[in-house]
Amino acid sequence: MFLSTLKWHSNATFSFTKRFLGNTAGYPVLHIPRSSIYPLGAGKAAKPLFQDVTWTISPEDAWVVLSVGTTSGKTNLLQALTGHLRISPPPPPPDGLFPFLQGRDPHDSIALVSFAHRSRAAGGAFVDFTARYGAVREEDKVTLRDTFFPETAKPLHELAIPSLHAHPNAILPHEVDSAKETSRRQLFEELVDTLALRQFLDLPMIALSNGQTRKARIIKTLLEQPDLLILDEPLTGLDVSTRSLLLSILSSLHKSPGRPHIIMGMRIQDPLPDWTTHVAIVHKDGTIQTGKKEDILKTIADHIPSHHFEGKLITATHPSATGAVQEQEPLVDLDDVNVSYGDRKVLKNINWKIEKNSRWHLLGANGAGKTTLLALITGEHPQSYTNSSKLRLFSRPRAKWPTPHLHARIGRVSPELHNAFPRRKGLTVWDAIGTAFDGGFVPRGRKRVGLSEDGTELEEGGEIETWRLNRMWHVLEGLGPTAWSRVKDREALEAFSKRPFADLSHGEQSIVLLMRALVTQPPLVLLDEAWSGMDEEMVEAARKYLREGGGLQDGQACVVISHWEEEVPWGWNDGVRRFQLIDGVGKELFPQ
Ligand SMILES: Nc1ncnc2c1ncn2[C@@H]1O[C@H](COP(=O)(O)OP(=O)(O)OP(=O)(O)O)[C@@H](O)[C@H]1O
Repeated sequence: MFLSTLKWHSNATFSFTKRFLGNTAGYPVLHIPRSSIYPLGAGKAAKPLFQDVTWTISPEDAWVVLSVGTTSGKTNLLQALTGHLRISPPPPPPDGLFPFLQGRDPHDSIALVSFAHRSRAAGGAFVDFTARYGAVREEDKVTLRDTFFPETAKPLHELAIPSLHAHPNAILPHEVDSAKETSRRQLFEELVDTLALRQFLDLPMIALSNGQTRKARIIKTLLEQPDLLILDEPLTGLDVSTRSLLLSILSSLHKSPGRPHIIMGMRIQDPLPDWTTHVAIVHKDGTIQTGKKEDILKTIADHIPSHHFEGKLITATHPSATGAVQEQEPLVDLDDVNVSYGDRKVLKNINWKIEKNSRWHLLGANGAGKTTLLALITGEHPQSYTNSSKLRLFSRPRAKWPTPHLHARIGRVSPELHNAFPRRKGLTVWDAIGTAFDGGFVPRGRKRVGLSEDGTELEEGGEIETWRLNRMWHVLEGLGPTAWSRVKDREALEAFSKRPFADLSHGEQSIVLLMRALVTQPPLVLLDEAWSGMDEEMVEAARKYLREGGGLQDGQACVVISHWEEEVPWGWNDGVRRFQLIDGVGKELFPQ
């Protein structure tokens, strides 16, 4: 791996330098003299999102943008750089916002990679994310190559190669910019191998794992060979080795002579790449602090996590290590379970039991099969039926469960659910959480905490309604802004519960969906990338609530999927167990 990374570096540097030797050295990359930044279309009296911003980026700098006390600040600031917000007064001509471009069109020269969630504009309907597991529909057949790299498609037949018919001296259209195309193609081949995507190029998009899709989007942007590359949380959803590969690729780009300039948005809890020279901090009050890395980090030392997590302490003796017998029937029991698509086996002879009260960390590289495994347990995967006799869920074979009844026993968060959750106008935070009681996505009932089992209104003030309302406030108090911001009063919590879900930042939406997963106190909680977009305070609040704040009650089991060890609320000391998938093969890991 290391050798191939080095090899890639030298080639990549070569490929990129050819293109990036523009003669604009010395001009600042970015220059905001002193301006405020507003939403597009905001009137003159509007309050700016960012006030009195002074920010200059020199060509040799490597900048990282962080937010403190706000999850949307960093993303908004990066959006401002790509023309999605109004900068007033605008940086003066002729140099403008990006002096180094010297008149070149920013649209052709600047690329943003962001994994932001669906906006309200994307519509209010629920998107059926389980389509991925069923028969692939005609409209879903489009492959990864078709979507991102259509120019790399191989001709179906050699007669389809135009040069075989053309006059030997004719200049063919595809040769016009062939040097550029050759370097682009070379870069494509290198990136696809380095990020291990080659075998997925001709699979339908819908069959790709989250991490695989993200890698493809990053490659596509690198192939555009922008002069300025802006990445917002590019490490989200990537496994540990892919994260370090991507950072090596970016470091190599940064160091190469005719490089693209890079600005990267990161979470405050993430380690900064060592080649970072400068940091911009977006504060909650809309001020932005910029400067050299060392100087800025000193000023926000209080916000930087001390990496105090117990995940790596190895002193506990886990019951399974001492051979203690689990007497109760497990909530989930997989006995030699397999999943394949044609010849492709993605889960191989999986044996796994999830007992009551257990805490699991499910680990595995991108594409290892984690989401597929969870889709079997939630009954969403059609092959959960073919495996039915080997897949016991809540003491019955899978086929004995109508899927909605299974869902009522499982609280979950996943990137697919996050992405698919409706952003309907008028759907408040309270509504979004309350939909959990019916297991659907439409708020129901007078108090928006669902209906009774027979579909009628709950008895007003009755036991069930009272319990549900209490649960709503429990999750709101445990995970709402009073747990992760300085605001501590009940009024602020009530105001939060009334906010439109679609208007929340990505991290706030994540924490609301976590409340939704926990509010019904289901026997099994599946948290797949639940911390996505959350800032350090939110992650800490969520960890605390799950560990000791009553987020999980006696009897409930919880499985966490995260590529970040420190996000898992429990360490070995707390009895967490680890189940690892490697290329579809699963095994439990024990402390060493
Ligand atoms: N319909 C399908 N056809 C073929 N292969 C598929 C299909 N659905 C999933 N796969 C493959 O199954 C493998 C496991 O995917 P899965 O989403 O479970 O991975 P994951 O471990 O959750 O990855 P990530 O960490 O990136 O989310 C992937 O290699 C994926 O390409």
